Amino acid sequence: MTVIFESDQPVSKEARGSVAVLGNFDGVHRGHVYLLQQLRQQCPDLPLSVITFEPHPRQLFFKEDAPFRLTNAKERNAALTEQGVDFIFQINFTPEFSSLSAHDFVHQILHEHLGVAHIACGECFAFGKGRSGNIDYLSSETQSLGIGLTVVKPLQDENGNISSTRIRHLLKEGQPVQAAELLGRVWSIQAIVQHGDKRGRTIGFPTANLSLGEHVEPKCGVYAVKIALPDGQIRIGVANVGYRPTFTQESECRLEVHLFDFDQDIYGQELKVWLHAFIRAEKRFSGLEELKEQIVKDASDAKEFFNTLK
Ligand SMILES: Cc1cc2nc3c(=O)[nH]c(=O)nc-3n(C[C@H](O)[C@H](O)[C@H](O)COP(=O)(O)O)c2cc1C
Ligand SMILES: Nc1ncnc2c1ncn2[C@@H]1O[C@H](COP(=O)(O)OP(=O)(O)O)[C@@H](O)[C@H]1O
Repeated sequence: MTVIFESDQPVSKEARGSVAVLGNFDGVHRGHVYLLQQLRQQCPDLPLSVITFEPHPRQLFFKEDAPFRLTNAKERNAALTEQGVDFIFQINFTPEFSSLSAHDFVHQILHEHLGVAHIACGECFAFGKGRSGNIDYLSSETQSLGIGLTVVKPLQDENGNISSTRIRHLLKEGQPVQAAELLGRVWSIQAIVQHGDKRGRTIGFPTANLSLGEHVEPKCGVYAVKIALPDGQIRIGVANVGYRPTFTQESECRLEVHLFDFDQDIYGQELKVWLHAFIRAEKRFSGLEELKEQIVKDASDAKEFFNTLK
């Protein structure tokens, strides 16, 4: 079982002396998994830990930017748990923390607070105030403290490095299948079902409405989806991501999910929704009837997609 430590929590004795992998781990994609595997192989006798930051540093430095995350903290930690990481050190990325010097980060955080035995990061990792701590600096400091260091080359495919940025682009372009290849699993969002305009049920397609929260906005349109309910049931359905231009040009992008062969009140429940395939772009219809006709077709396309998967 993975144990999570936040900044202000004391680190237990068992969690000291780990091999710690540093990074944001947004998405916990194939490149991240590769990095973890390398370190597990290299230091099989040490507990494996991840040192990560919350919020994502970009969320602090570029507050006005649109949401961009592949995984929020909960989803990232769940994905790391699935990888068998022993400890997650989740550092509260505050303005104070961001102004810590590279020297203090290594001495106070890595050495004194976390007591790491060995650290690892990707080639282009930089840290400390103004990103002043680079790999050369890390190498000389860790050596003087007796901490091991491994720098891992990024995992690549024929189009370059596997990266969170590439996966975000693929989702924004409506390519969930290609995104899943880099991620190593189908991309999903976990969120609580909210109340909407109560219009869905009047056209025979009730939709569970989810806010995207911190997540990147995938291409607006219709997707074939799988849904996990809190009781563990997995269902299939069809979903719309977007602003519903037929009714109003609303300001919030929503993920609206219609579950097939399902008729229960699930307001307030947490769903996990996997975006399996992109079906079509969102558009403005002349009215409810025209929209309904199209949704009937979308539902049939989504069912067809899952049938061909079998
Ligand atoms: C499969 C599917 C496709 C949809 N496509 C569109 C669309 O292209 N344009 C649009 O304005 N709304 C679209 N919608 C959104 C509907 O407008 C929305 O679900 C409906 O208004 C119900 O909203 P409510 O859940 O707030 O009651 C789609 C919904 C579903 C389930
Ligand atoms: N097959 C289904 N798919 C999605 N939600 C359903 C389904 N059957 C019942 N529901 C319930 O109906 C609600 C959606 O109905 P809808 O009329 O679209 O209202 P709202 O605008 O509040 O989302 C969901 O939040 C859920 O509680």
